[in-house]
Amino acid sequence: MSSCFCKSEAQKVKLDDKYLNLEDPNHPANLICELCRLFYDNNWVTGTGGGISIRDVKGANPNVVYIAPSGIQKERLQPWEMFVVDRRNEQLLRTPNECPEELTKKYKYKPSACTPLFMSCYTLRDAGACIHTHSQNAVMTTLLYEDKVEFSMSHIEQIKALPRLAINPETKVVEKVGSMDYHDTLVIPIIENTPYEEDLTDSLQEAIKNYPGTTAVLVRRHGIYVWGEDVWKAKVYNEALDYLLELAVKMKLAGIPLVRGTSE
Ligand SMILES: CSC[C@@H](O)[C@@H](O)C(=O)COP(=O)(O)O
Ligand SMILES: [Zn+2]
Repeated sequence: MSSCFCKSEAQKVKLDDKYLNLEDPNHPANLICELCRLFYDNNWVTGTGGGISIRDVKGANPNVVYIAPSGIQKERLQPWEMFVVDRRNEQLLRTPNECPEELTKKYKYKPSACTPLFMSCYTLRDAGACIHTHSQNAVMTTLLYEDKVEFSMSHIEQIKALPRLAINPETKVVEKVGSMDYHDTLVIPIIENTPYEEDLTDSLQEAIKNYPGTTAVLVRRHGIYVWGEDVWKAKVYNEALDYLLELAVKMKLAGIPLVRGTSE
């Protein structure tokens, strides 16, 4: 498995583009490609499902958001294929459709159908990156909790990898105030799936507002959205959650309660 970012095609064509930097492996457009390959190998973004968006938190303009195109095999993405959007007004700053035809092969790219959901995490939670996976652990959890609107779990060491979030009483903004403890109960809201991804936006926003302590939302029979302060935090939270959801499925099937001391 390669961990380098794809630059070959764009290099051959010689792109002069202020929203790309093929030499910097930490540039959001390159990281999206690298992480999608990693996620693909975990079965999280296969068959074009799922994806990741990154906000350029360390760049000159931290409102710049990178979004992959829709319906593309995520493990084959290239940096030049990214859309760039301004978080404040959702104005499109860059489209891959303006790249030379040698690259686009006349294919008309559309931004990911997850764009309004990613933007919700940026605006409501000031996220630095947002990951969407079709992880079977996430889907299976929502099936085992078919009649529930939230998932709970406690007393598992890996919970400590997740952030402790709280509303700042002055700014009213949700902030990270530390990490969760072993004794804490992890609670993740579950929203119902809709035929079109963008139609999930209202219920995702509602869940984000109703659960200030969460850094993820499960989507029934579909997958999960996970966000973090920056791309690396989002990656860690997604990995920790997927581990916990895999364990939860096994525990549930073995009849072991997920919240210690209860029958749940
Ligand atoms: C396999 S189709 C999946 C899509 O409908 C959607 O759920 C998804 O995760 C990815 O959407 P995309 O527009 O390709 O970024
Ligand atoms: Zn999806």
